[in-house]
Amino acid sequence: MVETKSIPILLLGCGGVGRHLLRHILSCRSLHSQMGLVLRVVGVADSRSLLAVSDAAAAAAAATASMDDAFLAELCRSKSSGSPLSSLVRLGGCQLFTDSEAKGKIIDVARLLSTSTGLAVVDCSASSEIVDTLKEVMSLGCCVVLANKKPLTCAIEDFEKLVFHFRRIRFESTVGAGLPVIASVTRIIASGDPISRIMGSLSGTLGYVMSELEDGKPFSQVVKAAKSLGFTEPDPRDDLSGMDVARKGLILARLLGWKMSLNDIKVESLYPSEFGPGSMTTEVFLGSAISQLDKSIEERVTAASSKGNVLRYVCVIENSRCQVGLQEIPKDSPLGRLRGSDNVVEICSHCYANSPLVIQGAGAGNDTTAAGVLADIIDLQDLFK
Ligand SMILES: NC(=O)C1=CN([C@@H]2O[C@H](COP(=O)(O)OP(=O)(O)OC[C@H]3O[C@@H](n4cnc5c(N)ncnc54)[C@H](OP(=O)(O)O)[C@@H]3O)[C@@H](O)[C@H]2O)C=CC1
Ligand SMILES: N[C@@H](CC=O)C(=O)O
Repeated sequence: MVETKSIPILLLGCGGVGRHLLRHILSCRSLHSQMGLVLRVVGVADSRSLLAVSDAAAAAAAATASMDDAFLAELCRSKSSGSPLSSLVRLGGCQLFTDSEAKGKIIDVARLLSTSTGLAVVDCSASSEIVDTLKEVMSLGCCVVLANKKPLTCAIEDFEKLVFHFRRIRFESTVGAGLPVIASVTRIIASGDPISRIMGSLSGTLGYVMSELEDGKPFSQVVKAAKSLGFTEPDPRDDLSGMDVARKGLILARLLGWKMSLNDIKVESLYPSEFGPGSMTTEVFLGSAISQLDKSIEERVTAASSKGNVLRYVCVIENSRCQVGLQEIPKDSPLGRLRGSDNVVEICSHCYANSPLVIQGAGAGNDTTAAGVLADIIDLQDLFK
């Protein structure tokens, strides 16, 4: 008989990715059971509150308490309709904590479960404020899984503190969504093979936008489509400013051991600063401002096309420098042929000098990203009792 191991999960962020993760957990019950695993969700947080199993002490002792599957499905439906967790009528035997109580409660649960069953804290938010909580739960011995890039791209000291616990942290989905980019880079590094260059198209949103523009569609229309397909960040300006790609570049550069910050990266934005978050809301940007960019972007696409080229938003990490921006690329090249939300990453090292390692595939989307997060959680199974 296969011994069953339980992985308690506390999920921070219940948006597109977080909800898909919960749905994947539910739909994989029988697969995980065959693997001798049961994933127990003991808490879910959104931006306003935390819902956690009522008695974490009992949960720790009994190693059974969790939100039941019917309740998790109901929670996903409610969040999909735009309601906050705090508006749930049925709490499924859980307790609701306000934003101000949430951090303390997360630490309480982490303290209790880390010494008994273990706990995986999964960050599917897009918040930069969570990093202190993550450092604290890691210092208590918990595991951390990230889809959120921000904890790894703020202060270098925070990155080092988190990644220092490399056996207990996974963040594959932060670069390339479900693609094995981080795993490939860390394996090459661990083998002592020096990486000389990483180059590629690391944004599902910008990949999709640039390839759709080739079909003559307006920029504003394809950006809105990318948002509705779940490719963009909560505020698509995070993608259009290049900052989301810069964060991915920074994570890779820091893995190479470079002590860089976001300010060291040369970033090209696709909108002017007067359209930035300090000047207008996302709704105003998408509602009226963005269409003012259609003509200038169309001119750039046409100019590239007249030379047999296409525009691609490219990240280059080489010679201790990282830069991200639009490049004119021959239409008939691996980058030029990229369509939709696909990412492509080319890694050159001593072993991969003449024939670089190339990773390509869907690089954004809630489903793919959540699948990457789930695979990261399963990858940590040996650390649970
Ligand atoms: N979509 C994709 O293709 C990919 C996404 N990612 C990353 O996944 C993360 C989530 O993306 P996505 O699901 O699309 O974003 P959403 O905006 O759909 O969801 C974000 C969730 O985080 C919650 N949240 C915000 N602040 C906090 C906080 N302080 N504590 C707890 N929860 C918080 C939000 O709460 P509320 O519901 O109240 O607003 C929301 O539920 C992002 O960091 C993104 O970069 C990574 C790879 C690919
Ligand atoms: N907004 C991002 C999502 C994944 O990180 C992208 O478009 O690539």
